[in-house]
Amino acid sequence: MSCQSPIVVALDYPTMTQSIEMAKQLDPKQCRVKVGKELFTTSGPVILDELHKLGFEVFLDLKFHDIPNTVANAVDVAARAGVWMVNVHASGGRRMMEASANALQQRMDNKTLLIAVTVLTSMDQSDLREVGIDVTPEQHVKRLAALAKSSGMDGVVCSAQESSMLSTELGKDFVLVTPGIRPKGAAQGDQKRIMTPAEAMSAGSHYLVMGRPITQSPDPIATLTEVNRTLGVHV
Ligand SMILES: O=c1ccn([C@@H]2O[C@H](COP(=O)(O)O)[C@@H](O)[C@H]2O)c(=O)[nH]1
Repeated sequence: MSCQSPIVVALDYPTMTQSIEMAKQLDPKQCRVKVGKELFTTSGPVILDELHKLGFEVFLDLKFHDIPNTVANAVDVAARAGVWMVNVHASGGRRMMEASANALQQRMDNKTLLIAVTVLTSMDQSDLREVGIDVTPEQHVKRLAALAKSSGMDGVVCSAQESSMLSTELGKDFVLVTPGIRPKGAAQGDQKRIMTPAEAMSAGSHYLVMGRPITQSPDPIATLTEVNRTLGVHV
């Protein structure tokens, strides 16, 4: 049976052992999992095989950003590894995104979703200003998401604070993957543009990425089960 929850648990661990220990406690019907830069750097691609063996759909969150040829080839390799979703940075531009989308289109029966990161959820307006972007995060997300859609992306990574706007602008089928999810009372950490799980779903997010609120909880499974319960997911 496939996953019934929109939750994607970020397995941000410094060792493969720790991430597999956590994954073994999770149920692939209760969540998908995300492999990011920390875990992939410590474990390499074998982590993808191990998580697939446990039955998980895996989001490979390496946020590729390079010249079109390099990114397209990296995306192709990720799809060959069987990941459910992979991402690039929208700020890499149209040619980079189109080359990546073409690489996946050329694969027989491609099933890997390709999405683009807009503005990191850890950034606010002052962070954008420092890197030379003089519009609000919402305006910049809107611009990058429209570019991503017209460049062949299946969706974007954004904050749930932008989900409602993007859903209206780009349609309900354009996939919105939203990190920066914090249940009420959870530590914000380095995230700036946050929302609760229920707010994010009401705003139109398709998938909610959650790391520390689950992985650093004294009882990760109870926390995940409670979040799913608040979303009406009973597994
Ligand atoms: O804009 C972005 C893009 C990716 N992330 C990743 O999501 C998780 C969030 O973890 P928390 O512990 O829930 O903050 C993490 O792996 C980030 O690399 C993001 O936060 N924002």
